[in-house]
Amino acid sequence: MQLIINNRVYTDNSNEADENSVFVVSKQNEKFKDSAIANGCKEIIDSSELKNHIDLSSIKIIGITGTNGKTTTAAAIYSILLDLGYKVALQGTRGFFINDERVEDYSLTTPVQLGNFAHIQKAMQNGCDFFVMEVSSHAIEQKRIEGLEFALKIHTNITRDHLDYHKTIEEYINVKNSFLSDETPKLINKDDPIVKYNSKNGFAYSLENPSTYKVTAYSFKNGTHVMFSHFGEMHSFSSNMMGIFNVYNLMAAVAAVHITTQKPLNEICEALEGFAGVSGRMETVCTNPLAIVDFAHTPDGMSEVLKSFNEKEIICVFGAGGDRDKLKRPLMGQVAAQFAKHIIVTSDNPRNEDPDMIIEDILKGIKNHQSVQVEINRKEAIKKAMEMANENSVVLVLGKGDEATQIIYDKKFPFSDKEEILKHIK
Ligand SMILES: CC(=O)N[C@H]1[C@@H](OP(=O)(O)OP(=O)(O)OC[C@H]2O[C@@H](n3ccc(=O)[nH]c3=O)[C@H](O)[C@@H]2O)O[C@H](CO)[C@@H](O)[C@@H]1O[C@H](C)C(=O)N[C@@H](C)C(=O)N[C@H](CCC(=O)O)C(=O)O
Ligand SMILES: Nc1ncnc2c1ncn2[C@@H]1O[C@H](COP(=O)(O)OP(=O)(O)OP(=O)(O)O)[C@@H](O)[C@H]1O
Ligand SMILES: N[C@H](CCC[C@H](N)C(=O)O)C(=O)O
Ligand SMILES: [Mg+2]
Repeated sequence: MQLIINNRVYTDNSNEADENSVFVVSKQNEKFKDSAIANGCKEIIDSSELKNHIDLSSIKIIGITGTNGKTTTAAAIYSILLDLGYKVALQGTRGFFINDERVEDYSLTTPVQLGNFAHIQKAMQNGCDFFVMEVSSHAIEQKRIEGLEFALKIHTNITRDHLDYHKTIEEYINVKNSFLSDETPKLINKDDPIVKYNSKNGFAYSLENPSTYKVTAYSFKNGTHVMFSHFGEMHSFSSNMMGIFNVYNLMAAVAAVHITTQKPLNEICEALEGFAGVSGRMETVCTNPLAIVDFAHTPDGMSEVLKSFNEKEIICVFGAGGDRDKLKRPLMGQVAAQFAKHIIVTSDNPRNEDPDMIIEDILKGIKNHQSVQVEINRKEAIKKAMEMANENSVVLVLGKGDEATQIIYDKKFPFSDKEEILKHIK
């Protein structure tokens, strides 16, 4: 990765380092320092020093962490800020965007340190007032966000994911909490029993516990309608986004924009109404039969989505990613069994694992269920679900959202849940 500052190349790759460039050393690449020197590199700086080489103070950086809801909350903030007339950049799982235009496609949720600096630099060159970014647990642990000063840090929730990487749930929780331990202004979900944070400069939102942005009532009749109080004043907003979890995401977005812009809440709520949601998150693909795709790929994410359809007969199609947290698989099976009438277990990016074995892991969490089918081919699994559907049912295809490929070994094959569903409209 390269970053250009005042015509000078900064790199984190020893193979790109030479007599004219600066090698930025971090925990990730310190083992290659000697090779950078051997390539003639004369200036080596620590990653913590990078912030002294470029001034990022003219842009407000908003960072969002949490197990679920980062992409949705980030997109809502981006949309409100754009609607209010600001220039904004957005960086996350779905790519890098500046002022409503996609500049880069899907890559890491949070790029490496030089990547973050390069994107922020580009946003500044485009006159952006705000840089909204998702902050993954990998990024916190690998110090990819080293040197960034946040105008606001937002927490959505901490449940479980990525234990393939963090090994224990305690370590995962500690990594997430470490993002919130300094005195940077921060916005916390007060209903999360796990989060620990430095309360200095803390703001909070919630549905259950007391907080600065407290949802007092909501209804899902003809859309989602939310009322909340802020220091005794009542405000409201509406949205077409379904599910209680989206009430959290939208409340967080409204509060974040309020804290960082100080605009009146009624203006912010009005701007939110233009936000139509994120592609592949709770997206209704067709209504006959009712079929929805969602990116839920953790036990908690699945439970939130499935709970939102308790008045329907749920036909749930899902799998679990290969080379990722193995222990979440039976828990995902258990959640599906708790809420769904029919379950079709299938493949979701098996990567370097045997898809049959991944499915075995999921099935371990499903005991004595009346209706569980295994269909390793995701196309066929979606077809079966759509054929089974009737007017009382909802087909929920989970885990891939708007991903455009199925990853088998290191090859990516074109695949879209939405397109597969659309082949079987009645
Ligand atoms: C597990 C993981 O996070 N791995 C990341 C890690 O890989 P690594 O340490 O093995 O990388 P490496 O290839 O040894 O390179 C390390 C450093 O040495 C340098 N290098 C390398 C070779 C050399 O000869 N000389 C040299 O200087 C490289 O330029 C790099 O700076 O560091 C690399 C860059 O420094 C990342 O690209 C890589 O992400 C991989 C691709 C990945 O898939 N990560 C996923 C799991 C991830 O981070 N996901 C999160 C969360 C997803 C979500 O929930 O949304 C994300 O933020 O996307
Ligand atoms: N606040 C929330 N609480 C629980 N589940 C949620 C929440 N928001 C979204 N979800 C569920 O999690 C899925 C992923 O949402 P989103 O993409 O916003 O999260 P993310 O944190 O960016 O995930 P990732 O780390 O994989 O990029 C959604 O499709 C939905 O099923
Ligand atoms: N950002 C997450 C997305 C997982 C989505 C699911 N489709 C999978 O491949 O496991 C990850 O890379 O772990
Ligand atoms: Mg994301």
